[in-house]
Amino acid sequence: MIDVSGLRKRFGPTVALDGMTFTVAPGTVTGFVGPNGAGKSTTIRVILGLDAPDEGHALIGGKPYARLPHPLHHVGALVDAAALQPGRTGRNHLLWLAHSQGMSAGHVDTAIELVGLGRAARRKAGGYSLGMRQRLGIAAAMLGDPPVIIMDEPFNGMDPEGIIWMRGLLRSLAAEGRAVLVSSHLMGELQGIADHVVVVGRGRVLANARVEDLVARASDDQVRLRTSAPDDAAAVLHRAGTAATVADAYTVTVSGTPAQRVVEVLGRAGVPFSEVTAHRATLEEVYLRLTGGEAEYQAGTPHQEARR
Ligand SMILES: Nc1ncnc2c1ncn2[C@@H]1O[C@H](COP(=O)(O)OP(=O)(O)OP(=O)(O)O)[C@@H](O)[C@H]1O
Repeated sequence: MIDVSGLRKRFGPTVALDGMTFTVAPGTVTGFVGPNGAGKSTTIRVILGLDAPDEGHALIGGKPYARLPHPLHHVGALVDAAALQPGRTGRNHLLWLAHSQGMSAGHVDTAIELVGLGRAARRKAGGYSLGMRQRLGIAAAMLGDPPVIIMDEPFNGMDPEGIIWMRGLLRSLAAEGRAVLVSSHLMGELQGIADHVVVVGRGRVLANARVEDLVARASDDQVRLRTSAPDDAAAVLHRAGTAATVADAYTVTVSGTPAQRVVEVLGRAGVPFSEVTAHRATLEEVYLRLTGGEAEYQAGTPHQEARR
């Protein structure tokens, strides 16, 4: 549905895209994640025909954006929620867009209802909060009921209630069979909603995989053990050929060994323990492992700490 292949793009001396290649399948939410400056917005702008690549192509349903007749029926995008005519009401903003593509006021009212803008739609958009602007932008994206949805940082400026709503909306759009591409520089935002992630750094793809697979790979058979005898537990596990580290007075971390084996070794040696938990990596951990060193701007210590 979205096919990005070999995109290269420079802005003067800056390489923004360096062979960006991935696809977004129908019926999935694909997270498009990477640190600041990784090339997410440039890729999205190229897909939407707002920037031309130096090399490569980006297709929607097999065609470049410029060749889509009535593009709002093929792709809906939220790119810059602030791009509004402030003196126009939200509804008039949508009406103008709808009329430009041969759609009726009925489409506009359906989209307003979908995003929960309600009576605010009759107020001037200049007075909208960022969260309301985001909703108006999403209404615009949904006007033509398109099979492909692209959202650049849709969670920006949303309050917690808005974020929950947005997560539900993205899931339901994918459940309806649409191809949904969502960019974010915060991987945690995508936990629980993305089926697939494309992780990018310095203009290229670092990882492109199902979320389940990435999390399983990063979880590394890590096990956390609660025990009143951490030194004994670590010693017994070492003797059994297992890497174990005393983390604090009650906790031992074990790596490379499944939880079941840890239980067996401790049980046989008679070491007391109250809890054995198999660690499941968060998306944030996966992301930090993949992007370490790839950020254009990177904080020192907190980043390093988070990677351990
Ligand atoms: N119009 C432009 N002129 C010059 N450089 C640009 C332009 N647009 C993007 N760049 C540069 O291209 C690189 C990629 O930027 P891009 O905005 O695509 O990254 P991003 O992943 O979307 O980052 P962010 O999360 O900060 O939005 C950066 O180095 C950026 O400074």
